[in-house]
Amino acid sequence: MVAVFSNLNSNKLALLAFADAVPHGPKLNWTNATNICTSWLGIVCDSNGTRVYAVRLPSVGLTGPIPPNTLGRLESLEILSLRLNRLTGSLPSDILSHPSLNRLFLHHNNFSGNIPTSFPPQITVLDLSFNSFTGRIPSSIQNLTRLTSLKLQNNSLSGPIPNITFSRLRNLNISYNFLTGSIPSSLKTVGGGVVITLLVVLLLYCCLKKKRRNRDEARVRKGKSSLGEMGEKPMEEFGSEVQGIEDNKMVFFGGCSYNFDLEDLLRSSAEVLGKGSYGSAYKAALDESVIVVVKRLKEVAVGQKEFEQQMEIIGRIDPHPNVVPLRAYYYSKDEKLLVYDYISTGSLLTLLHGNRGASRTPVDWEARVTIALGAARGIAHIHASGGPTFVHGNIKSSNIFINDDGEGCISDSGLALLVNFPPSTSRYTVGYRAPEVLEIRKHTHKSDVYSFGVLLLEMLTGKQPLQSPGREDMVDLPKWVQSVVREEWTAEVFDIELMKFHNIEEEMVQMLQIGCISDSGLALLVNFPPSTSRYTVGYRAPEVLEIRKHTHKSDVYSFGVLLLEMLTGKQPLQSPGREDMVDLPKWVQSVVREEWTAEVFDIELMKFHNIEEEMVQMLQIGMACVVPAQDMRPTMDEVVKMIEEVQVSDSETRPSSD
Ligand SMILES: Nc1ncnc2c1ncn2[C@@H]1O[C@H](COP(=O)(O)OP(=O)(O)OP(=O)(O)O)[C@@H](O)[C@H]1O
Repeated sequence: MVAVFSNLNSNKLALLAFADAVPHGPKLNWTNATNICTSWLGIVCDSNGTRVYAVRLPSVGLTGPIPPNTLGRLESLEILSLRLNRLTGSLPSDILSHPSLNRLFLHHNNFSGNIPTSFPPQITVLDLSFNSFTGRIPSSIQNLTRLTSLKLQNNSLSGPIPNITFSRLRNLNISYNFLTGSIPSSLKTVGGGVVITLLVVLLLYCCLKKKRRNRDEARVRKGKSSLGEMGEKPMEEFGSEVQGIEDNKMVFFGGCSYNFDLEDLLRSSAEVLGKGSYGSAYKAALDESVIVVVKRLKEVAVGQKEFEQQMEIIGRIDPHPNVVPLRAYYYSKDEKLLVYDYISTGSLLTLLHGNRGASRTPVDWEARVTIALGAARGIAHIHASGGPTFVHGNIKSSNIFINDDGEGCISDSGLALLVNFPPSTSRYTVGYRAPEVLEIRKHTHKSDVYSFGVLLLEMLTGKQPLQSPGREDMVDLPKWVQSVVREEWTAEVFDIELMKFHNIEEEMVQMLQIGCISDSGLALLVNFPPSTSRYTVGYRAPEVLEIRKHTHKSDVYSFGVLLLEMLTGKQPLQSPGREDMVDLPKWVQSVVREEWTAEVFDIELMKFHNIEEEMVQMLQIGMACVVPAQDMRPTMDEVVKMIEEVQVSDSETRPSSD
């Protein structure tokens, strides 16, 4: 604890030293009195709140050089974004040799001098564009073998382009400099979906090549990670607690091979697994081979008849590999018990958030997709099997278990309808609730979809949608994701001229979304021969370029490009010097993604390469589930199909393990 405190404290001192030394605008709200992880602008800590992981200060009026011995002292820093400021001079050596820094965004400043000859060894994204760097591009840049994106455009670099090979590079822009000579062969042949933009004085080239992504390195370990047991809990004489047993009226469901009665259950010694919103759960070992989970429900809101009817519906749900079956129940005036199979592999909650120490095995992408798909199928099955009014009502990570195939399995189906609403005031449940459930207190299939959407966001971000004293910032995951996504990319996408006007961000984002939405649709074609003017091509819908017919929808596309042009200040031209601007919708999308992916996704997922596309798709599914308007949400069946598509694209693009 002392070590943790001293780390965070020394991070705080380093940041305060930076703020003291660098003149800045009023937005920077760092003070000694406030919490660095939760209150300071632009500071992102790791999920334990023990170290600073990212510093993002776009457009805060930073002026002058970055002083040494300030930001460089943040020993766990991975992302540094100081773009769109007025920083000058050269970069301090402690930043350039920082051991963990892997994304450096310094574009749109006024740094000068030569491009440094060394950079942090872990660097994957380096953006020094729109500065005043001079001299040659050092050939030592070749040593940065992890680079996926290198942007040096709009400086005053001169001399030849070094013959560099980057195996992972997907984005290179060195345009708008004074480079001379020819394009090195290594760059002409770089593939892997790389977009290379080169502008040299003597030769004007655009090299836009696409080939199948090189995913060789991306073979992520298929992960049934060691899940780690729940913490050891005291054993209890479970039976001694159970009260008011009337007679042996345990009801078993068909297909269940258990051969025990209530007395056996009460005699068994049990371990408390935890207290949930419906009561306590115990792990009870009847003998060496039969281990069950017994839930003692409290606050049951329905009478015996209704309870039994609901049990009957739950019992009628066909067995499914992604649904944890209810095996038996017991009802008396004082005790209501439910019996489930004990699932030794543990819950998704434990898998995602348990054991964050050094011995943790990261949960890789394939494992997450498999779990999400299994859980989605389980929920879709409950919806189909239970009928339109049967809902799960309490979808969250502690109710998803991992089966032997590594798939998610949903437990606790239908219990929400038995207990008082809301089932106590459990803070562990609120973050998953659809807005209408909190308002009108009624669960529907669509409110299950919402909760599942939050669960997906939890799996993607690694954050818990909890409401607990120290973690208020995580309470509304959909809102959090949305806010980060916007905050991160707006400054980068919009016309720098527009950034001078305040309080129009919301409207700009709305307008941009309209522009992007129009990137769709092929319908009602009419003949209309397109001219070949290079000034027109950038506005053309893809289908117009392909089949040379215009439609109302293609007009909509062109209007969308026009909107993007007005917002970004960039021309969608195809002309020799401006090839990088030819596809405005694609450009906007790429910036949007690049800027926020590192911030939104679970830091653990960032270790696996070439899965960005799938992660973004999955995030979109999650966000589609959590739209406030119920009617706009997909059904669980549709969710299953969407996740299946992500899984298919995953397996198509990734080489097999042998
Ligand atoms: N069948 C099971 N096998 C193994 N562990 C289980 C099983 N059912 C529940 N648990 C674990 O027992 C603990 C308590 O579960 P319980 O369902 O009572 O509460 P919860 O999931 O935290 O909240 P809620 O009551 O809202 O569902 C949880 O950590 C859960 O993962």
